Amino acid sequence: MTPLVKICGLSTPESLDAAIAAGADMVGFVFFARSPRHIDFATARALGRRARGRATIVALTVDADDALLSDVVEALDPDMLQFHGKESPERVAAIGALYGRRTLKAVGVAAPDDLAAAGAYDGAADFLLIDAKPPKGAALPGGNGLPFDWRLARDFAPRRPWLLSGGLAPDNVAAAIRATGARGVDVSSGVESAPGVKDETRIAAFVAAARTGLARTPLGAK
Ligand SMILES: O=C(O)c1ccccc1NCC(=O)[C@H](O)[C@H](O)COP(=O)(O)O
Repeated sequence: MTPLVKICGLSTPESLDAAIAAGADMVGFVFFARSPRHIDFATARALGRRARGRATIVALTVDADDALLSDVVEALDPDMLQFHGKESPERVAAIGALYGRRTLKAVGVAAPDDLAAAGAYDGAADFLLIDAKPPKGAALPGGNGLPFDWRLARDFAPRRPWLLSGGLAPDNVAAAIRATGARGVDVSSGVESAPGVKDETRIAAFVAAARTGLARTPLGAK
């Protein structure tokens, strides 16, 4: 089964086009003011229109309140909402139902217990994203370019499909998929030349390399 590929933190038409041309299945946009990848609503509107029908459009927020979520949905019109904060399973399910969008819940992992906690979202979210837990004091809750020990995820087998992220790059993504059996992968820093600046050559290399990894788990139905 071909692994799904999500390129996250896109902020320009050029990088968006590069991700889609490379064959990315999902394109992610960050709404988090502290992030170098944060986009405003005018940019979101333009990029959402450009991506429509060419890839799954994903809006990433962090513990967003209802007002922000409404603005994000109105501007970007995403296919999927990604939650990268401490949103509860109930809130993830409620927001997905309210807006009629698929959901992707990120869970930070540094120890076996963290994966057990991720199980609480299996069913509440349509997809899970298993990411590296940010280091203490990190400015960002994700997008730090740091991997976790993939052996922790080797036997992770939720009912919902899950994506792997955290420190992935063109030179390690195929091994990561083989080691974990993730249904897909998500990357941001590993396809950048500087924080927030996507590198088109690295995007193409990442997607090509990910396609050589073989996902072991089937894509669950909603
Ligand atoms: O990218 C950000 O700036 C960001 C800010 C706040 C929450 C999450 C953020 N990014 C998450 C991602 O881009 C991915 O889902 C994933 O964590 C990959 O990150 P990386 O290790 O940089 O490839």
